[in-house]
Amino acid sequence: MSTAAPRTAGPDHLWTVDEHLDDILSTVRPLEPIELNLLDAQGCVLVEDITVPVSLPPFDNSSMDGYAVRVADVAGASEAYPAALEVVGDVAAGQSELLHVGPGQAARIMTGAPLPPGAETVVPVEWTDGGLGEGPVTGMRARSLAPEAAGGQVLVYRPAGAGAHVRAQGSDVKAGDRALEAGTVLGPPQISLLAAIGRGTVRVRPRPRVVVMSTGSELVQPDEELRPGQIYDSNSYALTAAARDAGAIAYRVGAVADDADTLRDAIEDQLVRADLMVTTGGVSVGAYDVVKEALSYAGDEDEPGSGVEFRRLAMQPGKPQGFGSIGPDHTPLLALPGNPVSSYVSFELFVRPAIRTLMGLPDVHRPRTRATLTADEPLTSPKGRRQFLRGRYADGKVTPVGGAGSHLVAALARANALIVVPEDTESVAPGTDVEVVLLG
Ligand SMILES: Nc1nc2c(c(=O)[nH]1)N[C@H]1C(S)=C(S)[C@@H](COP(=O)(O)OP(=O)(O)OC[C@H]3O[C@@H](n4cnc5c(N)ncnc54)[C@H](O)[C@@H]3O)O[C@H]1N2
Ligand code: MOO
Repeated sequence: MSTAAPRTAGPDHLWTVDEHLDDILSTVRPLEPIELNLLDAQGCVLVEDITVPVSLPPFDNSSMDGYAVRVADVAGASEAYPAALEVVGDVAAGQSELLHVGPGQAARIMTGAPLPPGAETVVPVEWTDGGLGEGPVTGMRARSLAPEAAGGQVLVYRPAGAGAHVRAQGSDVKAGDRALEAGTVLGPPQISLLAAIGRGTVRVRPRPRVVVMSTGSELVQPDEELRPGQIYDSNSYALTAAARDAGAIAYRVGAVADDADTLRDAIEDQLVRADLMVTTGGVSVGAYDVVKEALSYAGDEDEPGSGVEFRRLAMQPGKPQGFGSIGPDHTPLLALPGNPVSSYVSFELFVRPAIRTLMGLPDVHRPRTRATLTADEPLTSPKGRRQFLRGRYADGKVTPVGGAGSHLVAALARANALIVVPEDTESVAPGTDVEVVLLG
């Protein structure tokens, strides 16, 4: 059941973190599935059951480089009394024309090559003289250097039971078996299996296309010259990287000036390639808070629930937030605060789960754990707000890095966790057991 506050909650409603998250997750829907090439489907959720069309292995084949022989011919073989067999030829991997191995005969066989008719087992080359007559060898001579080794005689020094060193047809999966179920997230091993059974494309929910747009007339792009009053645009980089890390195809747009018309035009231009829009900055209460100004009335009056609503959350950092949908396709839009730490923390808590919901992934949230707070002095937190302090987690302990300031990007770069201080807690003593969000 959704605990989201109603959209009509009113401008004075102070939203809890959970209400805001529920509002987002109850609005965002998984993307429609499409057929993708195997490698493009990496990290995506499969929406079809996959049935094995052809058994793996498709035929009995050797697991060793050696000699394919009959069991009776090598029974009782030893170094003192080796079995001498006539070599009738080579069977290489990929070979379709097979030799026949009769009594007293052997075929030199390579790993992965089909077991020839008549043969019942494989003796590794190390158990033979390799055709040289000088005791056990460590390997075969290359065909190009010693073509005669595909004929002549081989001495076998050890017996082998039926089926030894043979990978039986269907011993991995059988035709008709279920290879993968709908809902599986495709990692490298699943992609390996799909390729192994001959599937070049699969039906999955695609990665969402996320446009990350920073706003602010003070922002300059990295490598450009910094003039008085200007700062570098770090949010568009941080959040584009975070969107990719969450599984999205992310496009960075930085930085749009603090002008409502310019911003509206920029968003309209980008909507065509967005399944989700993320903006940073301009959501607070200043005279130049342009995202709020440009988007507060962007809703379609005929569409209940459309438009972007700006709200205050009972959290720190990340108090001012906007959420809603825009454009003809009602593209979801999350407007995050401009302070770098606020935008990053907001991304982790709200945008990442939205991206993963669009992908249909089962786990949309970062993992959480409990840890013992290690600090020189108690942590302080504002009453009534859930605080997410940056921390360094290891071995069941977490240590704060930097303070609570939302501009502390250097400390953020050293953190690997967020320390959660609940709304009703104003002070946390060292040694206390605290909740931690692991940032991975
Ligand atoms: N009178 C009040 N002022 C503020 C309040 C408030 O309640 N009353 N809330 C504060 C909080 S909390 C936050 S968070 C910020 C949010 O402000 P905006 O979302 O409007 O963001 P800006 O004003 O555009 O920027 C804030 C800060 O961050 C820097 N910034 C912005 N974009 C980037 C970027 N892409 N890369 C790096 N740094 C960026 C910007 O220069 C400002 O320093 O409002 C508080 N004020
Ligand atoms: O909410 Mo602001 O994000 O505290 O810095």
